[in-house]
Amino acid sequence: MKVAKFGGSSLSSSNQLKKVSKIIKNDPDIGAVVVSAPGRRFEDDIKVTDLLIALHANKITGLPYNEALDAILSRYEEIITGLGIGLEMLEKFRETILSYLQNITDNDRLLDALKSCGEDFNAQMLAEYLTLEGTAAKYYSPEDAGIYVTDEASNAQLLDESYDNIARLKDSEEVIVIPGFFGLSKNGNIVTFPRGGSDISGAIVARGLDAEIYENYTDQSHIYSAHPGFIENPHAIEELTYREMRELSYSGFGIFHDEALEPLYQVEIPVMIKNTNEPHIEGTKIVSKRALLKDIPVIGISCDVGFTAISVKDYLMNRQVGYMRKLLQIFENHRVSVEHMPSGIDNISIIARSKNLDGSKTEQVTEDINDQLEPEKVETEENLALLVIVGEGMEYTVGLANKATKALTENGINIRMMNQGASESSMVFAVKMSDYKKALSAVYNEYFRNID
Ligand SMILES: Nc1ncnc2c1ncn2[C@@H]1O[C@H](COP(=O)(O)OP(=O)(O)O)[C@@H](O)[C@H]1O
Ligand SMILES: N[C@@H](CC(=O)OP(=O)(O)O)C(=O)O
Repeated sequence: MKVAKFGGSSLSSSNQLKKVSKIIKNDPDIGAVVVSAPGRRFEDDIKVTDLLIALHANKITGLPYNEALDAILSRYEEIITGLGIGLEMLEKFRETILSYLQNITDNDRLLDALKSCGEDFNAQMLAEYLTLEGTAAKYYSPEDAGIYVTDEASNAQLLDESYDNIARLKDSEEVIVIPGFFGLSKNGNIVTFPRGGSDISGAIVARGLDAEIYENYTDQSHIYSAHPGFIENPHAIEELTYREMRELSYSGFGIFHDEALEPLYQVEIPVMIKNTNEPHIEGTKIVSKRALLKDIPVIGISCDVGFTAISVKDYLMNRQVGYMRKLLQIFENHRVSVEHMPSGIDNISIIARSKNLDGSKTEQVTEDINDQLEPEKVETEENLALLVIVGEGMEYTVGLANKATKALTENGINIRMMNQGASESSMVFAVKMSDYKKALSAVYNEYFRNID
């Protein structure tokens, strides 16, 4: 049995839902479907999730929200009329949103409840349309399916018992349709996963139902070795590993959520990335072990912007027992998570996302380092981009780091820092944010020029 997840780009309009219905109808192996909220129909369009967030912002600041509500409902109206479903469903959706606005008094809880509507309404419409089209289908809310999560608003984590609950749906005669992106906490709150989290819901359902494969439908036929928005005609990946995908999605490959691999890798359910607009193309497979490790040692290069490095220099740092612990404790005290730590014998740089060092946190951290460690120098560099070169074949191949440094140097790009992951499946280069497109293109050409 397959579980198929359809992303926002696959469900942005009635025409897209028709394509989705056809895919499900043509593949009797698809036993369960997880859906996102309607995404963008064209470049400057707004995702329904963002419209719901805007509605929430108006409500909590006391501004009128009717226009925002109409913008949301008009997206569903187009889908409902385009699919020929009864308009009573639209009224039901309006009432659901209004009841959340009227009854939920906690702002964070209200935000999650409103965000959940995006996926919840899509699932109800799709189940109805599939049935109209002759494919027996049934809508299950996360509560019906037993998807229980922790109670931290907008940051749900699955409670393991959910897998057993979902497993009870295994023998369903109808195609199961579940909204992605949220679960229910034991306190009865609707709690969403982080943004892009429908991929996580799809993975959870695939694991609960013990699927043979998790198909993830989007608007691309493959995962490419570099973001197709930055590199023209990038290499299409046939197969990559869970570990490679996690590194790449964490650092910029937004096509699949990095947290969606966790439910899958232990039970080795493969993921197939497929295109709703070209479903006949096989797509890219994510598996535990891949072929061609030696022929294609590097599988992808991602790039992520918005980092800050705080660098500490202290003569004989290496001799001072407990130095790193004290330094990291300072970051922990300020609740700043650390992304990378390139180091030498007398210096270390701590790289963090700039958004986590908001307000005056950089100054506070620097002050604490100076007070507690009394180093020679503490310096901050903002506006950095990280280029992450990923491939499990790197450990078998000599000279790969050299390729990247050569490409960057030949293109006049200053390498601000570099770091090789302990696993030898990734290398990270920090460059100035203003250089990142040039850097990505230079490094991409070096590794993939001769691979079709
Ligand atoms: N390496 C990559 N290969 C393919 N697409 C990528 C890559 N990195 C980023 N993307 C982007 O991911 C997008 C698909 O993800 P997303 O917008 O979340 O889709 P969906 O709406 O289907 O969930 C693509 O349109 C593309 O711009
Ligand atoms: N709709 C949610 C969750 C999601 O996964 O969406 P998408 O499939 O469009 O990435 C969001 O926009 O974050």
